[in-house]
Amino acid sequence: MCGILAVFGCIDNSQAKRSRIIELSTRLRHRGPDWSGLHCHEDCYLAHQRLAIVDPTSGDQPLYNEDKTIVVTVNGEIYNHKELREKLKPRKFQTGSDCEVIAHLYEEYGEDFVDMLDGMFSFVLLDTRDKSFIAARDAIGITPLYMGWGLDAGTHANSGACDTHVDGKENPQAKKNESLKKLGLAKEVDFCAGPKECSGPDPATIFIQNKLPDLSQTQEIDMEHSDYHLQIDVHANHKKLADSIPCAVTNKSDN
Ligand SMILES: NC(=O)CC[C@H](N)C(=O)O
Repeated sequence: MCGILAVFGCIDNSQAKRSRIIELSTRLRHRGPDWSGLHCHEDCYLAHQRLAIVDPTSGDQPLYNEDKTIVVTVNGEIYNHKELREKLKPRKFQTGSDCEVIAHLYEEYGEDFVDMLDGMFSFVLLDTRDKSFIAARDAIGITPLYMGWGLDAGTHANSGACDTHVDGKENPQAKKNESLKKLGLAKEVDFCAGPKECSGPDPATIFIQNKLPDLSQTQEIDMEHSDYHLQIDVHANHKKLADSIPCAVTNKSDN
């Protein structure tokens, strides 16, 4: 496991904010003791705490496409990365990391590339060209991914200060909230929560894409009443799996 943290669209992009992100990311250090990385692009931050597995010498994160316009921070392993690299030839890779393919695949195929991944993963990808981002998780949810919205108007995604499903008796929802609180997020929304009345297994929602609105005038995001647009979409190959899990998916764009 690694620790990932991404914060996008903060009103405040001061040095203090940067220090705060580093502090938050350090709280995930127990998930990855081998490397700490941070990429800042204007008011967007992607941080990584690495437990090095594939290519320990050069695979530190965040990772990039060739011209570094696409940035990605990943927890997990992409099992078919060699095959995907072949498909992407003649692109130049900067590392031997299994996760670097994610940035290149997005550039080549757009968001649909998620269905090409075989593995256990959660990642956040930022396209700096239009400041859109994708947060995605494997369909089974082997790796954790949580999202919340801060009072700083930032959108936060992280791999959690503690893991869910430690044992069957734990309440995963309670654990998620606890995890977000540990990260100091003032206002939390669990993006993958199913309908309130449903107490089924952990949902398999895996994909979020969001184009950041102009947040400069916004003090706080009110998900119910603002025009902040959030789209959650389950990708084709994962849909079958998601459908087989009762109450697995909340498609907020349908609400
Ligand atoms: N621990 C992880 O999540 C590993 C990330 C990545 N696959 C690496 O080897 O560095």
